Amino acid sequence: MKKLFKYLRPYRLSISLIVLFIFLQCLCNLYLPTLMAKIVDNGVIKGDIPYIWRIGGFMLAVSICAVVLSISAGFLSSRTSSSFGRVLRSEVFAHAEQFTLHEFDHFGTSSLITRSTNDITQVQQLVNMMLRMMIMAPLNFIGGILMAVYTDARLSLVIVVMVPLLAIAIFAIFSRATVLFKSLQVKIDKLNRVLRENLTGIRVIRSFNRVDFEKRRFDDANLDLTSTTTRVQKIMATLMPLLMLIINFSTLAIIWFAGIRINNGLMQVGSLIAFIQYVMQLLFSIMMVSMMFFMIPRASASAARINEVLEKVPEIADRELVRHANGAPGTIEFRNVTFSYPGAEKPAVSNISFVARPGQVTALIGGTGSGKSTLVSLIPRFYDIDSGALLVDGIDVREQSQENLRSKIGYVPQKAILFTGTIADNIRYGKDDATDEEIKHAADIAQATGFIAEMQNGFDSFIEQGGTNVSGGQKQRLSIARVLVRRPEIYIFDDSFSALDFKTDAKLRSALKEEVSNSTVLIVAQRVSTVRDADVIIVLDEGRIAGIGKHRELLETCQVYREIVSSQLSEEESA
Ligand SMILES: Nc1ncnc2c1ncn2[C@@H]1O[C@H](COP(=O)(O)OP(=O)(O)OP(=O)(O)O)[C@@H](O)[C@H]1O
Repeated sequence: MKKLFKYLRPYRLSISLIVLFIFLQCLCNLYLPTLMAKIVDNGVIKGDIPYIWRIGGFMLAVSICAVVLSISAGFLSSRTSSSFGRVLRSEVFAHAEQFTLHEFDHFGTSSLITRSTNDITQVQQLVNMMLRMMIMAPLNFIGGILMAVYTDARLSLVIVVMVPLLAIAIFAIFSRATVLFKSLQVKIDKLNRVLRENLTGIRVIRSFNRVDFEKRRFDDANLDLTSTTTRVQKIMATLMPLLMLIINFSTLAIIWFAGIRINNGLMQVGSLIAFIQYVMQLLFSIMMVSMMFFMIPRASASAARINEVLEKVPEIADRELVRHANGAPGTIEFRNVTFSYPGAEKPAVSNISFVARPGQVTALIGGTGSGKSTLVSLIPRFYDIDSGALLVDGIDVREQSQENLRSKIGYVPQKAILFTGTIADNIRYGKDDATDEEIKHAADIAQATGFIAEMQNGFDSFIEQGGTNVSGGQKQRLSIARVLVRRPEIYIFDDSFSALDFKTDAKLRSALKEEVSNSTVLIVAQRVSTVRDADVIIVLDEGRIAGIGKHRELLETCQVYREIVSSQLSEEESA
Protein backbone atom coordinates (compact mmCIF):
# COMPACT_ATOMS: atom_id res chain seq x y z
CA MET A 1 0.00 0.00 0.00
CA LYS A 2 2.79 2.36 1.01
CA LYS A 3 4.43 1.92 -2.36
CA LEU A 4 1.36 3.39 -4.04
CA PHE A 5 1.36 6.48 -1.84
CA LYS A 6 4.18 7.92 -3.91
CA TYR A 7 1.54 8.69 -6.54
CA LEU A 8 0.03 11.17 -4.05
CA ARG A 9 3.16 13.32 -4.08
CA PRO A 10 1.99 15.73 -6.79
CA TYR A 11 -1.04 16.56 -4.62
CA ARG A 12 0.94 17.77 -1.61
CA LEU A 13 -0.67 21.23 -1.72
CA SER A 14 -4.22 19.84 -1.82
CA ILE A 15 -3.40 17.43 1.00
CA SER A 16 -1.98 20.25 3.14
CA LEU A 17 -5.17 22.26 2.55
CA ILE A 18 -7.33 19.25 3.47
CA VAL A 19 -5.35 18.83 6.71
CA LEU A 20 -5.74 22.53 7.52
CA PHE A 21 -9.49 22.59 6.76
CA ILE A 22 -10.16 19.48 8.80
CA PHE A 23 -8.06 20.77 11.67
CA LEU A 24 -10.13 23.98 11.76
CA GLN A 25 -13.36 22.02 11.37
CA CYS A 26 -12.40 19.85 14.37
CA LEU A 27 -11.68 22.94 16.45
CA CYS A 28 -15.13 24.28 15.58
CA ASN A 29 -16.74 20.95 16.47
CA LEU A 30 -14.91 20.82 19.77
CA TYR A 31 -15.93 24.36 20.61
CA LEU A 32 -19.67 23.86 19.99
CA PRO A 33 -20.49 21.72 23.09
CA THR A 34 -18.78 24.29 25.34
CA LEU A 35 -21.00 27.01 23.86
CA MET A 36 -23.99 24.75 24.34
CA ALA A 37 -23.09 24.26 28.01
CA LYS A 38 -22.85 28.03 28.40
CA ILE A 39 -26.31 28.56 26.87
CA VAL A 40 -27.85 25.97 29.22
CA ASP A 41 -26.02 27.04 32.39
CA ASN A 42 -26.00 30.81 31.91
CA GLY A 43 -28.96 31.34 29.56
CA VAL A 44 -31.66 28.68 29.97
CA ILE A 45 -31.33 28.11 33.71
CA LYS A 46 -31.00 31.81 34.53
CA GLY A 47 -33.68 32.79 31.93
CA ASP A 48 -31.32 35.25 30.19
CA ILE A 49 -32.88 35.42 26.69
CA PRO A 50 -30.45 38.01 25.16
CA TYR A 51 -27.54 35.76 26.28
CA ILE A 52 -29.17 32.77 24.54
CA TRP A 53 -29.58 34.84 21.35
CA ARG A 54 -26.01 36.08 21.47
CA ILE A 55 -24.32 32.74 22.15
CA GLY A 56 -26.86 30.97 19.89
CA GLY A 57 -25.93 33.30 17.01
CA PHE A 58 -22.26 32.67 17.66
CA MET A 59 -22.93 28.91 17.67
CA LEU A 60 -24.67 29.26 14.32
CA ALA A 61 -21.65 31.10 12.88
CA VAL A 62 -19.26 28.43 14.20
CA SER A 63 -21.50 25.69 12.76
CA ILE A 64 -21.61 27.38 9.35
CA CYS A 65 -17.82 27.65 9.44
CA ALA A 66 -17.56 23.94 10.26
CA VAL A 67 -19.89 23.04 7.38
CA VAL A 68 -17.99 25.19 4.86
CA LEU A 69 -14.67 23.69 6.00
CA SER A 70 -16.08 20.18 5.85
CA ILE A 71 -17.47 20.68 2.31
CA SER A 72 -14.18 22.19 1.11
CA ALA A 73 -12.16 19.34 2.62
CA GLY A 74 -14.59 16.80 1.13
CA PHE A 75 -14.33 18.41 -2.30
CA LEU A 76 -10.53 18.50 -2.19
CA SER A 77 -10.16 14.95 -0.90
CA SER A 78 -12.54 13.58 -3.57
CA ARG A 79 -10.63 15.44 -6.25
CA THR A 80 -7.26 14.28 -4.94
CA SER A 81 -8.29 10.64 -4.62
CA SER A 82 -9.90 10.65 -8.10
CA SER A 83 -6.75 12.12 -9.63
CA PHE A 84 -4.69 9.55 -7.72
CA GLY A 85 -6.90 6.81 -9.23
CA ARG A 86 -6.52 8.29 -12.72
CA VAL A 87 -2.71 8.46 -12.46
CA LEU A 88 -2.52 4.92 -11.08
CA ARG A 89 -4.76 3.59 -13.86
CA SER A 90 -2.57 5.19 -16.53
CA GLU A 91 0.57 3.81 -14.84
CA VAL A 92 -0.86 0.28 -14.78
CA PHE A 93 -2.03 0.64 -18.39
CA ALA A 94 1.28 2.05 -19.63
CA HIS A 95 3.23 -0.63 -17.80
CA ALA A 96 1.02 -3.47 -19.05
CA GLU A 97 1.48 -2.13 -22.59
CA GLN A 98 5.17 -3.06 -22.33
CA PHE A 99 4.43 -6.65 -21.32
CA THR A 100 5.40 -9.47 -23.60
CA LEU A 101 2.66 -11.85 -24.66
CA HIS A 102 3.97 -14.26 -22.05
CA GLU A 103 3.42 -11.72 -19.26
CA PHE A 104 -0.12 -11.11 -20.50
CA ASP A 105 -0.70 -14.86 -20.26
CA HIS A 106 0.79 -14.84 -16.75
CA PHE A 107 -1.74 -12.33 -15.38
CA GLY A 108 -4.66 -13.14 -17.65
CA THR A 109 -6.65 -10.51 -19.49
CA SER A 110 -9.61 -10.53 -17.06
CA SER A 111 -7.34 -10.11 -14.06
CA LEU A 112 -5.53 -7.21 -15.70
CA ILE A 113 -8.90 -5.56 -16.34
CA THR A 114 -10.03 -6.09 -12.71
CA ARG A 115 -6.71 -4.79 -11.45
CA SER A 116 -6.97 -1.63 -13.55
CA THR A 117 -10.58 -0.94 -12.55
CA ASN A 118 -12.02 -2.50 -9.40
CA ASP A 119 -8.71 -2.85 -7.52
CA ILE A 120 -7.74 0.74 -8.19
CA THR A 121 -11.21 1.88 -7.08
CA GLN A 122 -10.72 0.08 -3.75
CA VAL A 123 -7.42 1.85 -3.14
CA GLN A 124 -8.87 5.15 -4.33
CA GLN A 125 -11.78 4.88 -1.87
CA LEU A 126 -9.39 4.16 0.99
CA VAL A 127 -7.23 7.15 0.05
CA ASN A 128 -10.34 9.34 0.04
CA MET A 129 -11.35 8.06 3.47
CA MET A 130 -7.81 8.37 4.84
CA LEU A 131 -7.40 11.94 3.65
CA ARG A 132 -10.35 12.94 5.79
CA MET A 133 -9.91 10.57 8.71
CA MET A 134 -6.18 10.66 9.30
CA ILE A 135 -6.44 14.07 10.92
CA MET A 136 -10.08 14.20 11.95
CA ALA A 137 -10.15 10.95 13.96
CA PRO A 138 -7.07 11.56 16.16
CA LEU A 139 -8.05 15.21 16.70
CA ASN A 140 -11.59 14.29 17.71
CA PHE A 141 -10.28 11.49 19.89
CA ILE A 142 -7.64 13.50 21.74
CA GLY A 143 -9.72 16.70 21.74
CA GLY A 144 -12.76 14.74 22.97
CA ILE A 145 -10.80 13.23 25.87
CA LEU A 146 -9.18 16.55 26.84
CA MET A 147 -12.44 18.49 26.70
CA ALA A 148 -14.32 15.74 28.58
CA VAL A 149 -11.66 15.71 31.32
CA TYR A 150 -11.73 19.52 31.35
CA THR A 151 -15.53 19.51 31.65
CA ASP A 152 -15.63 16.92 34.42
CA ALA A 153 -12.54 14.89 35.35
CA ARG A 154 -14.22 12.34 37.61
CA LEU A 155 -16.99 11.53 35.16
CA SER A 156 -14.28 10.86 32.56
CA LEU A 157 -13.58 7.54 34.29
CA VAL A 158 -16.51 6.20 32.25
CA ILE A 159 -14.31 6.67 29.15
CA VAL A 160 -11.64 4.42 30.65
CA VAL A 161 -14.14 1.55 30.70
CA MET A 162 -15.83 2.25 27.34
CA VAL A 163 -12.87 2.73 25.04
CA PRO A 164 -11.29 -0.71 25.67
CA LEU A 165 -14.75 -2.31 25.33
CA LEU A 166 -15.19 -0.62 21.98
CA ALA A 167 -11.70 -1.59 20.87
CA ILE A 168 -12.26 -5.27 21.77
CA ALA A 169 -15.56 -5.36 19.83
CA ILE A 170 -13.97 -3.77 16.77
CA PHE A 171 -10.95 -6.05 16.87
CA ALA A 172 -13.09 -9.20 17.17
CA ILE A 173 -15.13 -8.28 14.11
CA PHE A 174 -12.16 -6.94 12.21
CA SER A 175 -10.13 -10.16 12.48
CA ARG A 176 -13.02 -12.23 11.11
CA ALA A 177 -13.66 -9.96 8.12
CA THR A 178 -10.03 -9.53 7.01
CA VAL A 179 -9.69 -13.00 5.49
CA LEU A 180 -12.97 -12.67 3.62
CA PHE A 181 -12.07 -9.26 2.17
CA LYS A 182 -8.92 -10.67 0.62
CA SER A 183 -10.76 -13.49 -1.12
CA LEU A 184 -13.36 -11.07 -2.54
CA GLN A 185 -10.98 -9.66 -5.19
CA VAL A 186 -10.00 -13.13 -6.41
CA LYS A 187 -13.67 -14.00 -6.76
CA ILE A 188 -14.36 -10.85 -8.76
CA ASP A 189 -11.51 -11.92 -11.08
CA LYS A 190 -13.14 -15.31 -11.53
CA LEU A 191 -16.54 -13.80 -12.29
CA ASN A 192 -14.97 -11.47 -14.84
CA ARG A 193 -13.17 -14.36 -16.51
CA VAL A 194 -16.35 -16.43 -16.87
CA LEU A 195 -18.28 -13.40 -18.11
CA ARG A 196 -15.62 -12.50 -20.64
CA GLU A 197 -15.38 -16.04 -22.00
CA ASN A 198 -19.15 -16.13 -22.29
CA LEU A 199 -19.47 -12.85 -24.10
CA THR A 200 -16.63 -13.47 -26.55
CA GLY A 201 -17.50 -17.11 -27.15
CA ILE A 202 -21.26 -16.67 -27.45
CA ARG A 203 -21.40 -18.14 -30.98
CA VAL A 204 -19.61 -21.33 -29.98
CA ILE A 205 -21.66 -21.62 -26.80
CA ARG A 206 -24.92 -21.36 -28.77
CA SER A 207 -23.84 -23.66 -31.56
CA PHE A 208 -22.86 -26.35 -29.06
CA ASN A 209 -26.07 -25.79 -27.08
CA ARG A 210 -24.00 -25.07 -24.00
CA VAL A 211 -26.05 -22.08 -22.89
CA ASP A 212 -27.39 -23.91 -19.83
CA PHE A 213 -23.95 -25.21 -18.92
CA GLU A 214 -22.44 -21.73 -19.21
CA LYS A 215 -25.34 -20.29 -17.23
CA ARG A 216 -24.57 -22.74 -14.44
CA ARG A 217 -20.88 -21.86 -14.62
CA PHE A 218 -21.73 -18.18 -14.36
CA ASP A 219 -24.24 -18.82 -11.56
CA ASP A 220 -21.60 -20.76 -9.61
CA ALA A 221 -19.07 -17.93 -9.87
CA ASN A 222 -21.79 -15.38 -9.13
CA LEU A 223 -23.08 -17.34 -6.11
CA ASP A 224 -19.57 -17.81 -4.80
CA LEU A 225 -18.96 -14.05 -4.94
CA THR A 226 -22.41 -13.31 -3.49
CA SER A 227 -21.99 -15.70 -0.57
CA THR A 228 -18.62 -14.22 0.39
CA THR A 229 -20.02 -10.69 0.03
CA THR A 230 -23.03 -11.66 2.16
CA ARG A 231 -20.77 -13.12 4.85
CA VAL A 232 -18.72 -9.94 4.89
CA GLN A 233 -21.85 -7.80 5.00
CA LYS A 234 -23.30 -9.89 7.84
CA ILE A 235 -20.16 -9.38 9.89
CA MET A 236 -20.19 -5.69 9.04
CA ALA A 237 -23.88 -5.51 9.92
CA THR A 238 -23.16 -6.69 13.48
CA LEU A 239 -20.58 -3.96 13.90
CA MET A 240 -22.91 -0.97 13.92
CA PRO A 241 -25.53 -2.28 16.38
CA LEU A 242 -22.77 -3.54 18.68
CA LEU A 243 -21.00 -0.20 18.66
CA MET A 244 -24.28 1.66 19.12
CA LEU A 245 -25.12 -0.62 22.06
CA ILE A 246 -21.81 0.22 23.72
CA ILE A 247 -22.28 3.91 22.98
CA ASN A 248 -25.84 3.94 24.33
CA PHE A 249 -24.77 2.12 27.48
CA SER A 250 -22.04 4.70 27.87
CA THR A 251 -24.58 7.53 27.60
CA LEU A 252 -26.73 5.77 30.16
CA ALA A 253 -23.77 5.41 32.51
CA ILE A 254 -22.80 9.06 32.02
CA ILE A 255 -26.36 10.29 32.73
CA TRP A 256 -26.58 8.00 35.77
CA PHE A 257 -23.33 9.14 37.34
CA ALA A 258 -23.81 12.77 36.27
CA GLY A 259 -27.29 12.70 37.86
CA ILE A 260 -25.70 11.77 41.17
CA ARG A 261 -23.05 14.48 40.77
CA ILE A 262 -25.64 17.14 39.78
CA ASN A 263 -27.77 16.13 42.79
CA ASN A 264 -24.74 16.62 45.03
CA GLY A 265 -24.10 20.03 43.44
CA LEU A 266 -20.79 18.92 41.94
CA MET A 267 -21.82 19.40 38.31
CA GLN A 268 -24.09 21.60 36.20
CA VAL A 269 -26.69 20.40 33.63
CA GLY A 270 -24.94 22.29 30.80
CA SER A 271 -21.69 20.50 31.56
CA LEU A 272 -23.52 17.18 31.35
CA ILE A 273 -24.80 18.04 27.86
CA ALA A 274 -21.32 19.14 26.77
CA PHE A 275 -19.77 16.06 28.33
CA ILE A 276 -22.11 13.72 26.46
CA GLN A 277 -21.31 15.47 23.20
CA TYR A 278 -17.56 15.18 23.74
CA VAL A 279 -17.85 11.51 24.55
CA MET A 280 -19.95 11.04 21.42
CA GLN A 281 -17.31 12.78 19.31
CA LEU A 282 -14.66 10.57 20.82
CA LEU A 283 -16.61 7.37 20.23
CA PHE A 284 -17.57 8.33 16.71
CA SER A 285 -13.94 9.02 15.93
CA ILE A 286 -13.15 5.46 17.02
CA MET A 287 -15.96 4.22 14.79
CA MET A 288 -14.68 6.21 11.82
CA VAL A 289 -11.21 4.79 12.26
CA SER A 290 -12.64 1.31 12.58
CA MET A 291 -14.51 1.83 9.30
CA MET A 292 -11.24 2.83 7.71
CA PHE A 293 -9.56 -0.21 9.15
CA PHE A 294 -12.25 -2.35 7.58
CA MET A 295 -11.37 -0.93 4.23
CA ILE A 296 -7.65 -1.50 4.70
CA PRO A 297 -7.51 -5.31 4.26
CA ARG A 298 -9.45 -5.19 1.01
CA ALA A 299 -7.59 -2.15 -0.28
CA SER A 300 -4.22 -3.61 0.69
CA ALA A 301 -5.11 -6.86 -1.09
CA SER A 302 -5.94 -4.69 -4.12
CA ALA A 303 -2.76 -2.66 -3.68
CA ALA A 304 -0.70 -5.86 -3.66
CA ARG A 305 -2.38 -6.93 -6.93
CA ILE A 306 -1.68 -3.52 -8.48
CA ASN A 307 1.94 -3.59 -7.30
CA GLU A 308 2.36 -7.05 -8.75
CA VAL A 309 1.61 -5.58 -12.17
CA LEU A 310 3.70 -2.44 -11.66
CA GLU A 311 6.69 -4.37 -10.33
CA LYS A 312 6.69 -6.99 -13.04
CA VAL A 313 9.75 -6.14 -15.08
CA PRO A 314 8.92 -6.73 -18.74
CA GLU A 315 11.09 -9.57 -20.04
CA ILE A 316 11.82 -7.60 -23.15
CA ALA A 317 13.38 -4.19 -22.64
CA ASP A 318 15.43 -1.94 -24.84
CA ARG A 319 19.19 -1.95 -24.37
CA GLU A 320 20.57 1.26 -22.95
CA LEU A 321 22.65 1.77 -26.04
CA VAL A 322 20.70 0.80 -29.09
CA ARG A 323 22.19 0.47 -32.54
CA HIS A 324 20.77 1.83 -35.74
CA ALA A 325 21.20 -0.02 -38.97
CA ASN A 326 22.86 1.69 -41.87
CA GLY A 327 22.88 -1.07 -44.41
CA ALA A 328 20.92 -4.02 -45.78
CA PRO A 329 17.46 -2.49 -45.23
CA GLY A 330 14.79 -5.15 -44.95
CA THR A 331 17.07 -8.16 -44.71
CA ILE A 332 16.00 -10.71 -42.09
CA GLU A 333 18.51 -13.31 -41.04
CA PHE A 334 17.91 -16.23 -38.70
CA ARG A 335 21.20 -17.74 -37.46
CA ASN A 336 20.67 -21.06 -35.76
CA VAL A 337 17.70 -19.72 -33.79
CA THR A 338 16.06 -21.82 -31.09
CA PHE A 339 13.08 -20.66 -29.05
CA SER A 340 10.86 -22.33 -26.43
CA TYR A 341 7.73 -20.91 -24.84
CA PRO A 342 8.19 -20.47 -21.09
CA GLY A 343 7.34 -23.73 -19.35
CA ALA A 344 7.21 -25.75 -22.57
CA GLU A 345 8.94 -29.14 -22.62
CA LYS A 346 10.57 -28.76 -26.00
CA PRO A 347 11.44 -25.80 -28.23
CA ALA A 348 8.70 -24.50 -30.54
CA VAL A 349 11.39 -23.81 -33.18
CA SER A 350 14.94 -25.22 -33.26
CA ASN A 351 18.11 -24.47 -35.18
CA ILE A 352 16.46 -22.20 -37.72
CA SER A 353 18.82 -20.59 -40.24
CA PHE A 354 17.74 -18.70 -43.35
CA VAL A 355 17.86 -15.24 -44.92
CA ALA A 356 14.83 -13.34 -46.27
CA ARG A 357 15.92 -10.61 -48.66
CA PRO A 358 14.30 -7.42 -49.97
CA GLY A 359 12.59 -7.80 -53.30
CA GLN A 360 11.88 -11.45 -52.57
CA VAL A 361 8.84 -13.29 -51.32
CA THR A 362 9.82 -15.82 -48.69
CA ALA A 363 7.08 -18.28 -47.80
CA LEU A 364 6.78 -20.51 -44.76
CA ILE A 365 4.70 -23.64 -45.04
CA GLY A 366 4.21 -26.57 -42.72
CA GLY A 367 1.63 -28.59 -40.87
CA THR A 368 -0.41 -27.11 -38.08
CA GLY A 369 1.68 -26.54 -34.94
CA SER A 370 4.94 -26.76 -36.91
CA GLY A 371 6.08 -23.37 -35.56
CA LYS A 372 5.32 -20.97 -38.45
CA SER A 373 3.54 -18.30 -36.39
CA THR A 374 6.10 -18.64 -33.63
CA LEU A 375 8.92 -18.07 -36.09
CA VAL A 376 7.48 -14.86 -37.54
CA SER A 377 6.49 -13.51 -34.10
CA LEU A 378 10.19 -13.51 -33.19
CA ILE A 379 10.94 -10.90 -35.87
CA PRO A 380 9.02 -7.96 -34.23
CA ARG A 381 10.48 -9.28 -30.95
CA PHE A 382 7.21 -10.36 -29.38
CA TYR A 383 9.41 -12.97 -27.68
CA ASP A 384 13.18 -13.17 -27.19
CA ILE A 385 15.01 -16.13 -28.65
CA ASP A 386 16.82 -18.66 -26.41
CA SER A 387 19.92 -19.10 -28.56
CA GLY A 388 21.34 -18.14 -31.93
CA ALA A 389 20.86 -14.71 -33.46
CA LEU A 390 18.08 -12.95 -35.30
CA LEU A 391 19.17 -9.99 -37.41
CA VAL A 392 17.02 -7.35 -39.04
CA ASP A 393 18.82 -4.87 -41.30
CA GLY A 394 22.05 -6.66 -40.31
CA ILE A 395 21.67 -5.91 -36.58
CA ASP A 396 20.51 -8.24 -33.81
CA VAL A 397 16.91 -7.38 -32.87
CA ARG A 398 17.95 -7.26 -29.20
CA GLU A 399 20.35 -4.44 -29.96
CA GLN A 400 17.74 -2.23 -31.65
CA SER A 401 15.05 -0.17 -29.98
CA GLN A 402 11.72 -1.97 -30.15
CA GLU A 403 10.04 1.10 -31.58
CA ASN A 404 12.58 1.44 -34.36
CA LEU A 405 12.46 -2.27 -35.12
CA ARG A 406 8.67 -2.40 -35.25
CA SER A 407 8.45 0.73 -37.38
CA LYS A 408 10.15 -1.26 -40.15
CA ILE A 409 7.69 -4.11 -39.97
CA GLY A 410 4.14 -4.44 -41.25
CA TYR A 411 2.67 -7.41 -39.40
CA VAL A 412 -0.69 -8.96 -40.26
CA PRO A 413 -1.57 -11.42 -37.48
CA GLN A 414 -3.18 -14.79 -38.03
CA LYS A 415 -6.33 -13.62 -36.29
CA ALA A 416 -7.33 -10.32 -37.88
CA ILE A 417 -8.00 -7.66 -35.26
CA LEU A 418 -10.03 -4.54 -36.01
CA PHE A 419 -10.79 -1.67 -33.68
CA THR A 420 -14.02 0.20 -33.02
CA GLY A 421 -14.26 3.05 -35.52
CA THR A 422 -14.79 3.53 -39.26
CA ILE A 423 -13.14 1.50 -42.00
CA ALA A 424 -10.95 4.51 -42.84
CA ASP A 425 -9.93 4.81 -39.16
CA ASN A 426 -8.94 1.16 -39.14
CA ILE A 427 -6.78 1.48 -42.24
CA ARG A 428 -5.31 4.77 -41.02
CA TYR A 429 -4.19 2.91 -37.88
CA GLY A 430 -1.18 1.91 -39.98
CA LYS A 431 -0.24 5.51 -40.74
CA ASP A 432 -1.70 8.44 -38.81
CA ASP A 433 -1.29 10.99 -41.59
CA ALA A 434 -2.38 8.80 -44.49
CA THR A 435 -4.33 10.75 -47.13
CA ASP A 436 -7.69 9.55 -48.45
CA GLU A 437 -5.92 8.53 -51.69
CA GLU A 438 -3.39 6.42 -49.82
CA ILE A 439 -6.19 4.71 -47.88
CA LYS A 440 -8.12 4.01 -51.06
CA HIS A 441 -5.02 2.70 -52.80
CA ALA A 442 -4.22 0.34 -49.89
CA ALA A 443 -7.79 -0.93 -49.94
CA ASP A 444 -7.52 -1.46 -53.73
CA ILE A 445 -4.41 -3.61 -53.40
CA ALA A 446 -5.95 -5.54 -50.49
CA GLN A 447 -8.97 -6.27 -52.76
CA ALA A 448 -11.20 -4.57 -50.21
CA THR A 449 -12.63 -1.74 -52.35
CA GLY A 450 -15.43 -3.94 -53.71
CA PHE A 451 -17.06 -4.80 -50.41
CA ILE A 452 -16.34 -1.36 -48.91
CA ALA A 453 -18.23 0.28 -51.82
CA GLU A 454 -21.18 -2.00 -51.14
CA MET A 455 -21.37 -0.89 -47.52
CA GLN A 456 -23.81 1.90 -46.72
CA ASN A 457 -21.26 4.59 -45.90
CA GLY A 458 -18.26 3.30 -47.84
CA PHE A 459 -15.01 4.11 -46.06
CA ASP A 460 -16.99 5.82 -43.31
CA SER A 461 -18.92 2.67 -42.45
CA PHE A 462 -18.65 1.77 -38.82
CA ILE A 463 -16.82 -1.29 -37.57
CA GLU A 464 -18.29 -2.72 -34.37
CA GLN A 465 -16.15 -3.78 -31.44
CA GLY A 466 -13.95 -6.72 -32.52
CA GLY A 467 -15.06 -6.30 -36.14
CA THR A 468 -18.18 -8.39 -35.66
CA ASN A 469 -20.09 -6.73 -38.51
CA VAL A 470 -17.66 -7.81 -41.25
CA SER A 471 -16.83 -11.32 -42.45
CA GLY A 472 -13.59 -13.15 -41.64
CA GLY A 473 -12.21 -12.58 -45.16
CA GLN A 474 -13.21 -8.89 -45.09
CA LYS A 475 -11.48 -8.49 -41.74
CA GLN A 476 -8.33 -10.06 -43.18
CA ARG A 477 -8.36 -7.73 -46.18
CA LEU A 478 -8.81 -4.66 -43.97
CA SER A 479 -5.92 -5.71 -41.76
CA ILE A 480 -3.82 -6.21 -44.89
CA ALA A 481 -4.76 -2.71 -46.13
CA ARG A 482 -3.78 -1.35 -42.71
CA VAL A 483 -0.27 -2.68 -43.23
CA LEU A 484 -0.02 -1.65 -46.88
CA VAL A 485 -0.78 2.00 -46.12
CA ARG A 486 2.27 2.02 -43.89
CA ARG A 487 4.75 0.99 -46.63
CA PRO A 488 7.21 -0.74 -44.30
CA GLU A 489 10.50 -2.42 -45.30
CA ILE A 490 9.25 -5.79 -44.18
CA TYR A 491 5.82 -7.37 -44.61
CA ILE A 492 4.81 -10.35 -42.51
CA PHE A 493 1.56 -12.05 -43.49
CA ASP A 494 0.84 -14.71 -40.89
CA ASP A 495 -1.67 -16.96 -42.61
CA SER A 496 -3.48 -13.79 -43.62
CA PHE A 497 -4.99 -15.14 -46.80
CA SER A 498 -6.58 -18.21 -45.23
CA ALA A 499 -10.12 -16.82 -45.17
CA LEU A 500 -9.98 -15.63 -48.80
CA ASP A 501 -11.30 -17.66 -51.69
CA PHE A 502 -8.71 -18.91 -54.21
CA LYS A 503 -9.54 -16.21 -56.76
CA THR A 504 -9.27 -13.30 -54.32
CA ASP A 505 -6.14 -14.85 -52.82
CA ALA A 506 -4.49 -14.99 -56.27
CA LYS A 507 -5.60 -11.46 -57.23
CA LEU A 508 -4.36 -10.06 -53.94
CA ARG A 509 -0.98 -11.74 -54.27
CA SER A 510 -0.44 -10.49 -57.82
CA ALA A 511 -1.43 -6.90 -56.85
CA LEU A 512 0.82 -7.19 -53.84
CA LYS A 513 3.75 -8.37 -55.93
CA GLU A 514 3.84 -5.09 -57.86
CA GLU A 515 3.11 -2.94 -54.83
CA VAL A 516 5.76 -4.31 -52.52
CA SER A 517 8.36 -5.34 -55.09
CA ASN A 518 11.26 -3.70 -53.19
CA SER A 519 10.30 -4.93 -49.74
CA THR A 520 10.98 -8.15 -47.91
CA VAL A 521 7.80 -10.22 -47.85
CA LEU A 522 7.26 -13.15 -45.53
CA ILE A 523 4.13 -15.18 -46.13
CA VAL A 524 3.01 -17.90 -43.75
CA ALA A 525 0.48 -20.22 -45.31
CA GLN A 526 -1.14 -23.61 -45.11
CA ARG A 527 -2.14 -23.64 -48.79
CA VAL A 528 0.39 -24.69 -51.40
CA SER A 529 -1.32 -22.46 -53.98
CA THR A 530 -0.47 -19.42 -51.84
CA VAL A 531 3.25 -20.20 -51.65
CA ARG A 532 4.11 -21.96 -54.90
CA ASP A 533 5.17 -18.75 -56.70
CA ALA A 534 7.34 -17.53 -53.85
CA ASP A 535 11.04 -16.90 -54.49
CA VAL A 536 12.00 -19.02 -51.51
CA ILE A 537 9.83 -21.56 -49.74
CA ILE A 538 10.83 -22.77 -46.29
CA VAL A 539 9.22 -25.99 -45.15
CA LEU A 540 8.80 -26.38 -41.42
CA ASP A 541 8.22 -29.65 -39.66
CA GLU A 542 7.90 -29.91 -35.88
CA GLY A 543 9.80 -26.68 -35.36
CA ARG A 544 12.70 -27.57 -37.67
CA ILE A 545 13.47 -26.66 -41.25
CA ALA A 546 12.73 -29.65 -43.46
CA GLY A 547 13.64 -27.95 -46.75
CA ILE A 548 14.42 -24.62 -48.43
CA GLY A 549 14.04 -23.87 -52.11
CA LYS A 550 11.62 -23.11 -54.92
CA HIS A 551 8.45 -25.10 -55.54
CA ARG A 552 9.99 -27.38 -58.18
CA GLU A 553 13.21 -27.97 -56.27
CA LEU A 554 11.34 -28.86 -53.12
CA LEU A 555 9.09 -31.26 -54.98
CA GLU A 556 12.21 -33.21 -55.87
CA THR A 557 14.19 -32.85 -52.66
CA CYS A 558 11.77 -32.47 -49.75
CA GLN A 559 9.61 -35.36 -48.63
CA VAL A 560 7.57 -33.23 -46.19
CA TYR A 561 6.78 -30.70 -48.94
CA ARG A 562 5.80 -33.47 -51.35
CA GLU A 563 3.39 -34.82 -48.76
CA ILE A 564 1.83 -31.40 -48.23
CA VAL A 565 1.51 -30.87 -51.98
CA SER A 566 0.03 -34.26 -52.69
CA SER A 567 -2.51 -33.78 -49.93
CA GLN A 568 -3.71 -30.54 -51.55
CA LEU A 569 -3.13 -30.50 -55.31
CA SER A 570 -3.86 -32.95 -58.09
CA GLU A 571 -0.82 -34.22 -60.03
CA GLU A 572 -1.20 -31.78 -62.94
CA GLU A 573 -1.68 -28.88 -60.58
CA SER A 574 1.44 -29.69 -58.61
CA ALA A 575 3.68 -29.86 -61.67
N1 LIG B 1 1.59 -18.76 -26.42
C1 LIG B 1 2.05 -20.02 -26.45
N2 LIG B 1 2.46 -20.61 -25.31
C2 LIG B 1 2.95 -21.87 -25.31
N3 LIG B 1 3.05 -22.64 -26.41
C3 LIG B 1 2.65 -22.13 -27.58
C4 LIG B 1 2.12 -20.80 -27.67
N4 LIG B 1 1.81 -20.55 -28.96
C5 LIG B 1 2.12 -21.68 -29.65
N5 LIG B 1 2.62 -22.61 -28.83
C6 LIG B 1 3.11 -23.96 -29.22
O1 LIG B 1 4.18 -23.79 -30.14
C7 LIG B 1 4.09 -24.70 -31.21
C8 LIG B 1 4.10 -23.97 -32.56
O2 LIG B 1 2.92 -23.19 -32.66
P1 LIG B 1 2.65 -22.18 -33.86
O3 LIG B 1 1.43 -21.40 -33.52
O4 LIG B 1 3.89 -21.45 -34.13
O5 LIG B 1 2.36 -23.18 -35.05
P2 LIG B 1 1.85 -22.86 -36.52
O6 LIG B 1 2.74 -23.63 -37.42
O7 LIG B 1 1.72 -21.42 -36.73
O8 LIG B 1 0.42 -23.55 -36.46
P3 LIG B 1 -0.92 -23.10 -37.21
O9 LIG B 1 -0.69 -23.23 -38.65
O10 LIG B 1 -1.92 -24.10 -36.69
O11 LIG B 1 -1.20 -21.73 -36.77
C9 LIG B 1 2.83 -25.52 -30.98
O12 LIG B 1 3.22 -26.75 -30.43
C10 LIG B 1 2.04 -24.72 -29.98
O13 LIG B 1 1.35 -25.58 -29.09
